[in-house]
Amino acid sequence: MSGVESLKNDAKYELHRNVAKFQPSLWGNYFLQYASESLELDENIKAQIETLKCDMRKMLISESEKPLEKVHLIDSICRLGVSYYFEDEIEEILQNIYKNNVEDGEITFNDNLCSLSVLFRLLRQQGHHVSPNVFNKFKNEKGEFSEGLIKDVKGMLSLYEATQLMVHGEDILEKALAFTTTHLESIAIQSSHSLAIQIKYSLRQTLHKNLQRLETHRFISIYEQDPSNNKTLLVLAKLDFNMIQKLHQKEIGNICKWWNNLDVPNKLPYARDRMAECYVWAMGIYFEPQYSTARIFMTKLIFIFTMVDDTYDAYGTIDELELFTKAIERWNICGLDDLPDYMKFLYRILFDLNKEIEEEAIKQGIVYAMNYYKNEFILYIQAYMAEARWLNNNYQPTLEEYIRVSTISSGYCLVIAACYIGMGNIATEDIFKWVSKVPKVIDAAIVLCRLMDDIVSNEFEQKRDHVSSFLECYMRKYNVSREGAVQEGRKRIVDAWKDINKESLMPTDVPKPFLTRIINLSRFMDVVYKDKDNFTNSEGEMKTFIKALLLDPMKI
Ligand SMILES: CC(C)=CCC/C(C)=C/COP(=O)(O)OP(=O)(O)O
Repeated sequence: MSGVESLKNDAKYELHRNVAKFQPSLWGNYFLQYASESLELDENIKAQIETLKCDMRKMLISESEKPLEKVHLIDSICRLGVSYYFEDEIEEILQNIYKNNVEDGEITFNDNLCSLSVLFRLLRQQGHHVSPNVFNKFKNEKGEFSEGLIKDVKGMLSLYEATQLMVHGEDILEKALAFTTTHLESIAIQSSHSLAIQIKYSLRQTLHKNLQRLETHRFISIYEQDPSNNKTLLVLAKLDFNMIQKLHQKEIGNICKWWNNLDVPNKLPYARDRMAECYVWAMGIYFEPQYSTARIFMTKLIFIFTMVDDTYDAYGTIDELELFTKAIERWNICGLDDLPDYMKFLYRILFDLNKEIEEEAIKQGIVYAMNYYKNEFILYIQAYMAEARWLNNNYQPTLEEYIRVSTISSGYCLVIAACYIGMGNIATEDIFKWVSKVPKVIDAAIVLCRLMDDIVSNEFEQKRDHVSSFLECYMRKYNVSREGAVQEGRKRIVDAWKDINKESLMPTDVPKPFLTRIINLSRFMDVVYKDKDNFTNSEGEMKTFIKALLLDPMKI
């Protein structure tokens, strides 16, 4: 009997179920062709990359380059996705610039707008406190950015990208953002302008908020056309892109095998089947080769979370969900007899995966992480249950109740704890303790995740019975229109980014690699949930991303 038939034969099938109509997977078994026993990288390519890395390293540490030329070189290295090879060198160069050319937070270089903007952005990205006063010199007597800058399109574009690192209360950057946006928008529509395509892209997707692999994919072709490019760097970037793509293909191939064996679409036909899209989510958190195992675990986890989400949000009846919640709270595979078959299946795949994650945590010497993971998991499930009860009781939560519960049900706190397990023994117990206290940077990321999701999925979700979203709660509380609520949501998202930027400046609560995961998760939201839920409706932009990142190699 197929899974669908078994669901139909379920005595409770006649009960009211809130089934959503999700499109089937676009990819099916496609990635199975890449499954491989070995995740080793090609030795030949590795050797070529090693040589190019050595050459690049020499260039980076050479005395001959002027500091700002090096800043541009670092910028290209970062955008081309190979900065993970040169982290120490980049850190040292920027540290030296900070020591020698920044006094009391003020950048003392006198240079053009483009270079100063790139420097400002890189220093901030590195966590250095630098004041935006450096841009005052580009203002006129009235304190406005001078109209003369309009001709400096490259400078304006760089300034625009620099403003994305803004923290609260930075009036200069607010003005710079408004000024550059207005003028770049009018240049973007002049298709004859050589920078029009780049400007259009940046206006939609800024550098700071982009996913690294997407930026790399895009920037390689821009850099290739730049007559002043560094050929060594270009070849390194292309070879590296392809080498990592091959690794990613094998990983997703192996995940596809797991998915195929589980027969999920048949066992849980009501749920979104988005394995490849989950892989992009995990790749967004960490793309580098050393995170291979972590990426595989995260993909499977996000995949299962999607099933859980659709079970609570759509298919499960309230009584079934109460039982499932209790089973999760017990955190034990025994005693599932009361659960319907489809829930037993879901519980089993989840606990099989948890077991694998625990084995990995033991191997890494971080078994303490599992307790924090378990606690986050239970909180996540309890938040789903609270929302299911609201819906079942026709209860309309207050805005405050909604935010408290729905930021937990966003799953981002759980995902953060889970993705740290994959980082090995640098993830000390203190790091997990820190996560459990929901510090400001995590709070900002989960608010951002919740609001971006709510703003774009609201219309679709309200077509079926679905708990109120931020928009309904805000509209009810302040008696404003949907437009007004969307505007408030967007304002809060801007504020959340300012908090994330602020919390990423030194001294930080936790080492940079841990903050990077939080920023990457926020970037995923900016890219995938910008004006549509491209995770659920994956036939548009998401399909293009998957093709670019997982199918098409770079031409060398
Ligand atoms: C990061 C995590 C946990 C990912 C799992 C996939 C998921 C639940 C996506 C959001 O779906 P949704 O838009 O239906 O979410 P919600 O029901 O919370 O609005």
